[in-house]
This record gives sequence, structure tokens and C-alpha cells, in this order.
Amino acid sequence: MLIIGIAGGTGGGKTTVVNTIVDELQHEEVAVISQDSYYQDTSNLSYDERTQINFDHPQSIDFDLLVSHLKELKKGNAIEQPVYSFVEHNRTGKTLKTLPKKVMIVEGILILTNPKLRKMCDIKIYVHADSDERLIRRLKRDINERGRDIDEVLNRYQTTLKPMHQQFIEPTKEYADIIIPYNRYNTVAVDIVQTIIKQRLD
Ligand SMILES: Nc1ncnc2c1ncn2[C@@H]1O[C@H](COP(=O)(O)OP(=O)(O)O)[C@@H](O)[C@H]1O
Ligand SMILES: Nc1ccn([C@@H]2O[C@H](COP(=O)(O)O)[C@@H](O)[C@H]2O)c(=O)n1
Repeated sequence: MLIIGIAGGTGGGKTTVVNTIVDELQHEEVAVISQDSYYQDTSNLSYDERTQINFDHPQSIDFDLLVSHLKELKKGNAIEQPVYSFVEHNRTGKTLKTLPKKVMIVEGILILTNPKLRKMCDIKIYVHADSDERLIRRLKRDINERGRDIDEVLNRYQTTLKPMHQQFIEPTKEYADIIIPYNRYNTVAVDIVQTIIKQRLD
């Protein structure tokens, strides 16, 4: 099994890069684990309390569950990946059965902050886009797809996104084997990553 970790700031293009890689590979060869599925279970909190959570801090992620799931997959066992709701700010209670594949992609803003997870990744990638570009993309995406309004996104950006990015996410660039500049759709860099994956699969 080849485990590929893809990190980078919110709105940087991680999901877009992952989707491009997955489209190129045979369906039976690849599966994706999203860090977002592993936000801590906060069912004990009210909706209003959940809106106040700092979702960009490493402690917001249940890394123990994520690492144990990856270990199970490496052993050849299927896992039940929690399904997360950005509207409810919580796990939905549903799960997605995820089977072990030759290539497992683990994607998320904070995945390179966790030493155990870093150690499990065979290839570590950081997708970089400038902060203004990321904010514009995040605004559009969160309003169109995640049920947010402009005030929510900008307030979250100022209070948590920006400081957490600077403190925890940007510094993990140093762990990356490959940094993909993604201010524009960088097809050349993604092609190179795909070639590396195919070589490793041979
Ligand atoms: N290079 C790019 N140029 C313009 N828009 C982009 C680019 N990459 C991604 N997007 C768009 O920006 C939004 C955030 O991208 P996404 O891949 O979800 O980022 P991430 O997973 O890093 O948060 C999406 O709506 C996506 O379609
Ligand atoms: N309930 C939540 C949980 C997370 N977020 C934000 O999602 C971002 C990470 O996801 P990406 O797809 O953008 O990598 C992160 O910056 C959190 O602030 C949220 O808004 N609400």
C-alpha cells in the first residue's frame, strides 16, 4: 500500500488535486481519506457551541481514530469512515465503508502536523496557494456549498483561519517531499505526481 498525504491551507486546491489524481487512476487502485471526516465528535455540544469551535487547530481532529483507521487499512481491513456535516458542524452518525486500496490518499489542512501520521505517509505533498487566492476561493465555496454567509467566513478567517494557518499549517511545508504551486491549475505538477505514483505502483 502506498500512502500519500496531501496537506496545505484551506482553499489551496487539495481536493481539486486529489480528484485529478483519482480520475487518472483505476477506481480499484485508489481510495481517499479526508481529514474532515475525523473532526472530533461534538454531539455533546449545542449547535451554537459548535459554531464557536476552532476547526483549524490540531486538537479539533481525532488523530487517534484516523491513525488507527490507516493501520487497519494497511492490515487489509475495511474501515467505517465517519461522514461529517459542515452545515451541522458535526459528524452525521453515518459512515462510509472504505476498503484498503493500493493507493490511499489522506488529505487535509492539518495532516502533516501529526508525527504518527507523517511517519505513515510514503509521499508527503503540500499544495500551496497565496492567502488572498485561498480566501477568495474559500468565500465562494463556503457560501455556495457549505451553507455560510460572507460575515461567517470573514469572521472565521480573521479569528482562527489566518492565525492557525500561520502557526500550524504553513510550517508543515518543511515536511513535504513535493510542494505544488497552485495559484493556477497546475497540470504539469499534478502530472509529475501521477507519474511518481504510477512508477511506485509498478
Ligand atoms: N487553481 C485554482 N484556480 C481557481 N479555483 C480553484 C483552483 N483550485 C481550486 N479551486 C476552487 O477553489 C475551491 C477550493 O478548492 P479545493 O480544492 O476544495 O481546496 P481545499 O481542498 O484545499 O480546501 C473549490 O471551489 C475549487 O473548485
Ligand atoms: N464545521 C466546520 C469544520 C471545518 N471547517 C473549515 O474547514 C476547513 C478545512 O477544510 P478544507 O476542505 O477547506 O481543507 C478548515 O479551514 C475549517 O475552518 C468549517 O468551516 N466548519
